[in-house]
Amino acid sequence: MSPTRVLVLNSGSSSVKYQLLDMRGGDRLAVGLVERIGEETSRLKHTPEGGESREWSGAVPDHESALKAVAAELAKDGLGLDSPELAAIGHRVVHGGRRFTEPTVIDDAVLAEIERLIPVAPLHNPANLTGIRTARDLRPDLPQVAVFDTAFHTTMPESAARYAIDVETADAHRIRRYGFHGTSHAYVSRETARLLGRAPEDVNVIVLHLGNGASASAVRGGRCVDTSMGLTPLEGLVMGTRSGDLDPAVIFHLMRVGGMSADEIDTLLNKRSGLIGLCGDNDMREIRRRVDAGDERARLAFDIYIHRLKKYIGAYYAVLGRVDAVVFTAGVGENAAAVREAAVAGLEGLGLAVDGELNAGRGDGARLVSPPDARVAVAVVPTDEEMEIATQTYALVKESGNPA
Ligand SMILES: Nc1ncnc2c1ncn2[C@@H]1O[C@H](COP(=O)(O)OP(=O)(O)O)[C@@H](O)[C@H]1O
Ligand SMILES: CC(=O)OP(=O)(O)O
Ligand SMILES: [Mg+2]
Repeated sequence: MSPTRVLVLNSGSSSVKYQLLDMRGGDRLAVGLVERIGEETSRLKHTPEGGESREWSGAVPDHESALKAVAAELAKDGLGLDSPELAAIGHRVVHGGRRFTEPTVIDDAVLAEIERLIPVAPLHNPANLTGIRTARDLRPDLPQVAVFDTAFHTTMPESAARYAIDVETADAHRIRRYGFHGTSHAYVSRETARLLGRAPEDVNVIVLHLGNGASASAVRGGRCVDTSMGLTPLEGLVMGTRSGDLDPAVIFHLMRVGGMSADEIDTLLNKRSGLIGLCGDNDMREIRRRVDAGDERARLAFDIYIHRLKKYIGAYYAVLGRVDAVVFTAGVGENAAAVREAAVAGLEGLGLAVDGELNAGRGDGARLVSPPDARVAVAVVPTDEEMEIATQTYALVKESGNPA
């Protein structure tokens, strides 16, 4: 029988999230995470299906070591990378530029293109590449598939994708808005249609993916028509450590008057801005604790975060014209009731409201948090980038008759 398992690797700048899935029934055979890679004490957490989690702390100096540690953990459960049941390895790749609009089997040319895109995804693409190269070394015979964050956004019209700068200069440097978190926006918008009991072609949705990185998208009938991230994952919403939107002249000012280099400003805007720059914390749980304790800096950081979010809800309402649902997803969106409540507060005129009890309640799956008679649904839909990547990876290797 053909192999049916897919290992999914989501390599971030300092972490690797992974899942081993059996595509026959959709079982998660193992899930895990290596975090704080490159720091003194990294942490690995591995949970086999139906078993106890195992945790381990120690130095994991780089992504290659991280992946080898993951392979060793999987092997302890008899799920090692040498298993003949493994059909493919699916990789999240953050930047696919304009070339990659679909999941793609990775060969040397694909690797070279992902490498060429490093300058526009400096936090992400290098980690993705190391993940791919290490996985290839461990199983050279297996198809490795890249699933791109940018793919879902390639349907954006030119009016949304282009910046209003000189066209020749923009084209010469491939400057345009690409958008990210697309696998999540695609999955969540589809699941929202299912929650509403309607076909994806019939619904217009605003998706708010609020994790450490955060982005909003406007999805009309299943196709993305606008999104808040741009050339790189820096534009748009206020994030854990990234500024999101700002006047580009801030950068010239910091160079000319502040004496900072381009690299220093890059680090400032990507790693020392957003919530952490505003109040010293990037974890929304800690920020809410501080707000509840009367901390003014945390309050201001929260208010700035919410103000930006509200502006994007309004903007995408206008872009879509008719909105059927506003959907919250990812770590903050799924868990922070206070963020959802504040983001739609005062938007009753747009038909948006949350029901206090439903919003404060917990639940595992997709759920509505708006009042039953609401004109526009407000929903929480847990994202599942790993399952989506596995599904796309498996479909591609089956279609190309390529399972090992
Ligand atoms: N119970 C919670 N309440 C509020 N925020 C939460 C909660 N759980 C997680 N978060 C937030 O989710 C963030 C991580 O989200 P996640 O989607 O996992 O991000 P990423 O994939 O970018 O690492 C954390 O920084 C934290 O702020
Ligand atoms: C593209 C991006 O911002 O990803 P993440 O949220 O994983 O950092
Ligand atoms: Mg994420």
